Amino acid sequence: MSAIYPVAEIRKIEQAALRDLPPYTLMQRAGQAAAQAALRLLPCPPHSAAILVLAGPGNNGGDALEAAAGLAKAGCEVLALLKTPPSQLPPDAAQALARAQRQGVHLMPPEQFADIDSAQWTLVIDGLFGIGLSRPLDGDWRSLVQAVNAMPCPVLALDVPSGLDADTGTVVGGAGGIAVTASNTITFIADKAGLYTGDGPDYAGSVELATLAIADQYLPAPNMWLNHPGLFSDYLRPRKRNSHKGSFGDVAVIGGAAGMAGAPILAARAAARCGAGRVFVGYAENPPAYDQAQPELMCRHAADLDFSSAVLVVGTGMGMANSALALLTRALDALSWLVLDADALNLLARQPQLQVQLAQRQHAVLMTPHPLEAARLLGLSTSEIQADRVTAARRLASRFNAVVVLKGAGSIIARADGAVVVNPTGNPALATAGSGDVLSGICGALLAQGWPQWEAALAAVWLHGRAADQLVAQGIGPIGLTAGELIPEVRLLLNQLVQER
Ligand SMILES: NC(=O)C1=CN([C@@H]2O[C@H](COP(=O)(O)OP(=O)(O)OC[C@H]3O[C@@H](n4cnc5c(N)ncnc54)[C@H](O)[C@@H]3O)[C@@H](O)[C@H]2O)[C@@H](O)CC1
Ligand SMILES: Nc1ncnc2c1ncn2[C@@H]1O[C@H](COP(=O)(O)OP(=O)(O)O)[C@@H](O)[C@H]1O
Ligand SMILES: [K+]
Repeated sequence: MSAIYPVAEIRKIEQAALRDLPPYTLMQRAGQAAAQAALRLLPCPPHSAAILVLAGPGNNGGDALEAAAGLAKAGCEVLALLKTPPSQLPPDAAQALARAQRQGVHLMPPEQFADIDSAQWTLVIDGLFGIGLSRPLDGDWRSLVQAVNAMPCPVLALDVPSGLDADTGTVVGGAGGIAVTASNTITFIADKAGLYTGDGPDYAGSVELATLAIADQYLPAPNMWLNHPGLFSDYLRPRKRNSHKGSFGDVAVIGGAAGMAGAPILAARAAARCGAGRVFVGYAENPPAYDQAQPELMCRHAADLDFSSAVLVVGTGMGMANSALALLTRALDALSWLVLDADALNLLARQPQLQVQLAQRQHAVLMTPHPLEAARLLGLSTSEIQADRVTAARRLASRFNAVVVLKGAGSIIARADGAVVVNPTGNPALATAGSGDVLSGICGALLAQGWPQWEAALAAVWLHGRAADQLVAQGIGPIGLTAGELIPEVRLLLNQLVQER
């Protein structure tokens, strides 16, 4: 399952399911799934493991105590830190505490709370706060999280790393807040966007989903998903034998002002190697005779290109001069599918009348802003964009009636009707000049081959990230991966996906 629900929806699902289930059922399922996940993380047999379980004041703490019971039953030595008086726990959590104690889980005496880092733990379980966190962690909670974050052992967060906003992937309280840095997170019922975007992945580590066997009838139709090839596999079609270069469309990359001539070349090479039939590069000024490394590309002055017969990838290294504005205006007027990137977006941000023209355009538009470009388009700061990436991407998509890829860690792909996909592939190797140009070229190639804009965006973002993940796994990055090196890996992956389908 790839549905993602906002926390408010998860609450409704939980409440609806709980109405039809005996009390305590879901917490038992969550705790048991957590205990199983913990056992898989142990580097030693259970009877040699010393596990610290941090249990907070709410049901997240109850999940932790239920997991503690399961781990003690499996033979682990389990010590639970519970700051809340048992009488103040919610009923399910109180029941979990009783069960944990029956299984031999010890409760840490309060005078030891400040010294939890004096012992060597095999594993720490973070059940301090889940989706009920309502304010930044401070005081003793903050000290506790600081101590956990300094520990060398694996940390398994339950539902959400404590301190992280599960919807946005920001730390509650911003720069002044704190959150548990987990190596692993087991999240319950459904995935949450904040585990995959922004700062979320740095806190959540590797994420596992436990659906708690909630029946489909309790799950509303989602409008958010985690990206995976199943979302675009309909378009991973083998080529007909009876095809020719015209069958796979033309891409024209428009950009390349003085000093930025390489940017459109990267996009164009990506477009060629992801299957576009013919690729043109339209320079704002001074086109090179040809690209030595990829002589298949046709480099021309943009003024000499027919804008209506190709998918246009506009903006890479295009600059902000009047000549660039004229090219963007021409592209918006053309009856072609568009990918708008980089300076096309920066120019748009300054030109309200072009924004209106864009929003009214009949032909598909795919926009690929990074957070600063998104901020310019929405008249916000970059930190305001990053504070809620899903909302920012949705606002752009609806304002411009376009498919929008808000780039960065955990790219968000949004559609004008509010549908959102969060991308889990990719890593900091991509934080290098030109990798966005490569992404726009992949988008252009898929559009030219007839993919609809939504699926083209999903596939391009997934492939781009996955290519970087595979290269890093081979030792090519994260340090020093260059954008051009992504292109052959993306080609390989795309062909593999088509063959496997
Ligand atoms: N109710 C159930 O049966 C289920 C609950 N589940 C678990 O329950 C969690 C949600 O439980 P809750 O709604 O009790 O919420 P939490 O356990 O996340 O936390 C709520 C408690 O924390 C306090 N609190 C919030 N922010 C605080 C802060 N900064 N400093 C100090 N105290 C703070 C609140 O006053 C409240 O007492 C989920 O994340 C999940 O782990 C899952 O097991 C699914 C089933
Ligand atoms: N830390 C990261 N994790 C995942 N993807 C990243 C990360 N940093 C950058 N990226 C991706 O790399 C690309 C960078 O694009 P962009 O910022 O436009 O760079 P450029 O303009 O230099 O080409 C985007 O696709 C973005 O999502
Ligand atoms: K937690």
